Amino acid sequence: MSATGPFHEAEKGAQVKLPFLRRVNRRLMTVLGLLVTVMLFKHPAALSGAAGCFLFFMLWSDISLRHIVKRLLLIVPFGLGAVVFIPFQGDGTPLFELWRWTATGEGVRHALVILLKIVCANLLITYLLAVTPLFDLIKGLRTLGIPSIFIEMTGLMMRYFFLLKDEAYSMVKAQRSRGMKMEGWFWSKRTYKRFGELLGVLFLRAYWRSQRIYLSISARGGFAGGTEGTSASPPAAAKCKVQEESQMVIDVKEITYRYGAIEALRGVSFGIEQGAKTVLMGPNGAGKSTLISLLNGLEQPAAGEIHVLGEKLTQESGRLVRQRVGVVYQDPDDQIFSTTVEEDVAFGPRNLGLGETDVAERVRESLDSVGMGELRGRSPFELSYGQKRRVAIAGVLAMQPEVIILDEPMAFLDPKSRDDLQALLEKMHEMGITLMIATHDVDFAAEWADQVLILKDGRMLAAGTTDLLFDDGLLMQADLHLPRLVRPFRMLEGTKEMRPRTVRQAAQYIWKLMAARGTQSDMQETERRVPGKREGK
Ligand SMILES: Nc1ncnc2c1ncn2[C@@H]1O[C@H](COP(=O)(O)OP(=O)(O)OP(=O)(O)O)[C@@H](O)[C@H]1O
Repeated sequence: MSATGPFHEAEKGAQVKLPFLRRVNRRLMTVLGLLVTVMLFKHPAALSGAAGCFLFFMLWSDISLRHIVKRLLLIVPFGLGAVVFIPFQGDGTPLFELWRWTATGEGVRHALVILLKIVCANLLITYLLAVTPLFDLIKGLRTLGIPSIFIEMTGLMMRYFFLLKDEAYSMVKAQRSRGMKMEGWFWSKRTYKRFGELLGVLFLRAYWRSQRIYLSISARGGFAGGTEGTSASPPAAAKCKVQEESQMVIDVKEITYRYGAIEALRGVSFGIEQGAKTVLMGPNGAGKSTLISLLNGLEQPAAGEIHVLGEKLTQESGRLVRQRVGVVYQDPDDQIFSTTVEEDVAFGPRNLGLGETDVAERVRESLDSVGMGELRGRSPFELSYGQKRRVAIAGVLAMQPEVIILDEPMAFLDPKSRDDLQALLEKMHEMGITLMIATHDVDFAAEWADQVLILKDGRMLAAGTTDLLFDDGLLMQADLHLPRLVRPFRMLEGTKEMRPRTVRQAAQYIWKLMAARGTQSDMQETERRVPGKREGK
């Protein structure tokens, strides 16, 4: 289960016939109109009738009943929670008693009306999302003059509900596998207590995840982050700055960052040149992810400065810089939010204001370069983890950024996918993209990188070439280990200076050693067989 996107309505079960109204704006207006009308109804029978009509229409549109019920279950429990006390408030005809409280007929009717309105609104929104791709929806709402703050809030609320569902599902699964019993209606006191704790954690987790998705949508120009009508490519002036002033695409000076009392980064400085392949290493908690957030302009340093592509990173410049510096997060579910692979990759280029032909071209190129061209029509939430990661990379590639930062891209990938990803990184490098990768994988770092940054406890422990990865003392300090390919050479005599970075280099060293030993043993053999040779006999 991995459907984590905010608007993943076109998952299984939501594949529909052509929508009743082809034009998105008309469809939006109709749904909004119906929503307002329904809110004006005051009679339970009228609202039940409206709900029945919406349900019938949705089933007729081929939206599966299972999908509709799933969406209703997402919101109706909250609605029930909100109306449960209404029957016991105010005066009216007594209907029944619960303990010492009296429910009135008017109160029950009032609660029912609110609940039915929630159901109707939920049905209408479920329909709208099932037939309208995310980009069209946001664009439609914008052209209708809906303020972007409202769009953002609605998007966030919906995303939050879907995330709650997904997070709850995976947490309950994990707890059950650890022996928590939740069968039947009556649980043990301990289960209730644990359940309460889980609810708290659930809201926090969903909050953090929805925040990451929100940032990822705005980094690709979504919500108010679009550059529509401003420029379809990075500002030429800014581009020149990098070329004229220096070749540093990232220039970090003495930055400090704190999470409350925790100092996650302390006086970190480094520079990354254009076209470099840099790895950012360090033990857990060293500050790698924090540094990436800062480089992406998602957080501001408490002290120090960051220049990216010649632009000083501030809250204001962050938005534009994010479109030129793509970040691929560790978890692809933080990044994917559209209903199909194609739609997801097209999201960024469309927000750049490109025409549909150019968008299609970028989508095709990006998907082909990550080997996902054939799965373009699939829902990204039905893909494997490795495939999702490729979609996330394609989404970033389609923005044609000058720099791409990847957080632990190799994590959870099978060996074949790792090889494929490494080949893709090479391809991206050949395309002229500056790459920076946060990783714990020393073998990959030694083979792939040309620059290494090592963080520990928020400080820059060392920065330099991959030679750093062969320094035993430094590696011990950084809780890293020697690349595997080098280890056998450290065990043999006279080979300590051999530092193979690739399997090919290791094979060449071994070949040289064999050849040298061969020459030596040939000489010894000759001496043994021809004993008088040395004496010149
Ligand atoms: N949201 C947060 N609130 C408080 N402290 C945080 C938060 N996120 C990170 N930290 C702290 O900041 C420090 C750096 O964390 P960060 O996630 O940047 O490390 P990392 O190098 O990416 O670790 P890992 O390799 O485990 O992903 C750690 O001490 C961590 O506990």
